[in-house]
Amino acid sequence: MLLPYFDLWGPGVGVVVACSLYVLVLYFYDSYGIRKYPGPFTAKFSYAWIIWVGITGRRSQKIHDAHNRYGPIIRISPCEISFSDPAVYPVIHSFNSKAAKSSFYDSFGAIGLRNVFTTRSKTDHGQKRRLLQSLFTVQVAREFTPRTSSIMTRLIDKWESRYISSKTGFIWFDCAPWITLLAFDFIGEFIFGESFGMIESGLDSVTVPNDLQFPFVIGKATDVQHCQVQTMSLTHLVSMRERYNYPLGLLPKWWRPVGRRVLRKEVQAAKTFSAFVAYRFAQRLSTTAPHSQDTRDLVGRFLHKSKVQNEEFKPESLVADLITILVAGSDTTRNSLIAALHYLAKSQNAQHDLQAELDSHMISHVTNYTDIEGLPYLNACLNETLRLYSPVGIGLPRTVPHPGMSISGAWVAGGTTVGVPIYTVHRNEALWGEHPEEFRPGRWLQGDGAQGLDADALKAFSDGPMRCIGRHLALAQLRVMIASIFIRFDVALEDPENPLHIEEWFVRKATKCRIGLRRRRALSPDISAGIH
Ligand code: HEM
Repeated sequence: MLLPYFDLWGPGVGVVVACSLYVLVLYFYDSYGIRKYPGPFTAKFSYAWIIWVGITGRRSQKIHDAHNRYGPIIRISPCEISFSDPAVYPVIHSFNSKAAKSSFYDSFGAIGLRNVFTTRSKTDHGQKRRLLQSLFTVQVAREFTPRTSSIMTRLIDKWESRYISSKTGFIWFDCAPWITLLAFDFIGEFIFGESFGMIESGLDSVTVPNDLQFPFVIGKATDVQHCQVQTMSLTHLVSMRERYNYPLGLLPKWWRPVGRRVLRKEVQAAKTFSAFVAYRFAQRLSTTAPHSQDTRDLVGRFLHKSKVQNEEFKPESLVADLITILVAGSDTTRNSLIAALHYLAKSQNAQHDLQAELDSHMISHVTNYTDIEGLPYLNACLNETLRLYSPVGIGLPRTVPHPGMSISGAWVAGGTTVGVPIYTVHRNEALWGEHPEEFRPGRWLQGDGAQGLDADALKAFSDGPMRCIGRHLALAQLRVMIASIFIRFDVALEDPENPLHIEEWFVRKATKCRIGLRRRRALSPDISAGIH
């Protein structure tokens, strides 16, 4: 009887000794010399803490709490330190490389191709970004607003027909699923020149090819009609993709093969999502030959630009970028708009001030973007939403160049991963004034003792050469979306005491937001007459 017992003891003790040695080596080896910095105990010798905070869905909040507890420079993994000082933000975002060790930039891409987001070195990234950047100018964003406006009208008509049954009471519903459809329709229109028709159908279904090898045979775009397809939920595909990319990005490189085995379903969904984007791309090409002058959408503008600049057109590379643009451009906007609705519904004073501003400009319907682009209170509400909510809240990891440098008074060795959490910067009292945790659009305006804030202090879109490429587009569409809703409706929260429920992966996601809508009665007769 004792024999099998002792048989298990041997390997068991071996595993414990090996793990202890591994921990001790990591602790004492300390190749980046960062053991001296305070932080959660397990982060000194393992990735356990950062993985744990990552999977709690509250990473930004927990790192913020750790800064409050341990100080402005903390160690959050054996190779990463986090700074809370906002002055460090521009310093580290001028570095040449996005970080590779235990980082999102290295785990992305079920299709094995780097895109503009996952390309890490500044030189390669610059090359990739050069052409794309010219397709995301302020001008492009402005020109696109009539189409955002018309998608908004579709959503508002749906809400009117479903939820506005009386002129007096509020009708309560969860706006989050609708705003998901809106964000997908918008990005479909922007990239492929036509929306996915989701608001119309009330469903988030898309057509996906059965053969996942298909995307990389884009040369056969003309065969797209003969492709076997099935219908799937785009929300499901996007969230499964993130459930693969995000946890994998938390793991050190050598653990990732294990992660891929565990997350088989998620890997499959990520591949299916890539196939879906390639399929839509092939459909789009089948209507317009490459290198034509059709610039109605991002694909068309890309083809046109690459022809003008004499760049070689690599379909796989463009599809890899479209995959990231589709996700980056829908998820962030969705969550920002839900947050704006939540905060403005909660702060009825702010909502009245916004409506008063819209009314005073006799805006009845957003037909002309220039009517709203410069409205101070609308912009203050938008900035305050992006500050307080900030769809990306983490410290985006960057690698310190060799041999190292002094950052915020601390010597940091070359190769160390560093980050400044956006969530924490956006709650810095010295920067934003009193009660940074409260939604107060007034802090962005001058007058009544307020100085007015500098929009550059806002890091929602990050900073430096790798900052968000879609920021002009995002700001323009959010202005149109917020104005369109508050011109038309009074908005209230079903339970004003409940905070917005957020689940954080790479992006902080608002999981639900129950609001009430009431058609506005306070509109002046002139404005009411303009509403149809
Ligand atoms: C409120 C809306 C948005 C927010 C808060 C936001 C935020 C961000 C942030 C923080 C980054 C930097 C990531 C990093 O350095 O690792 C980023 C990058 C990026 N964003 Fe956005 N984004 C928004 C909307 C959009 C839109 C509408 C698009 C496109 C349609 C877009 C496309 C991209 C792309 C392609 C990158 C990668 C840029 C690069 O690495 O050069 N984003 N975004």
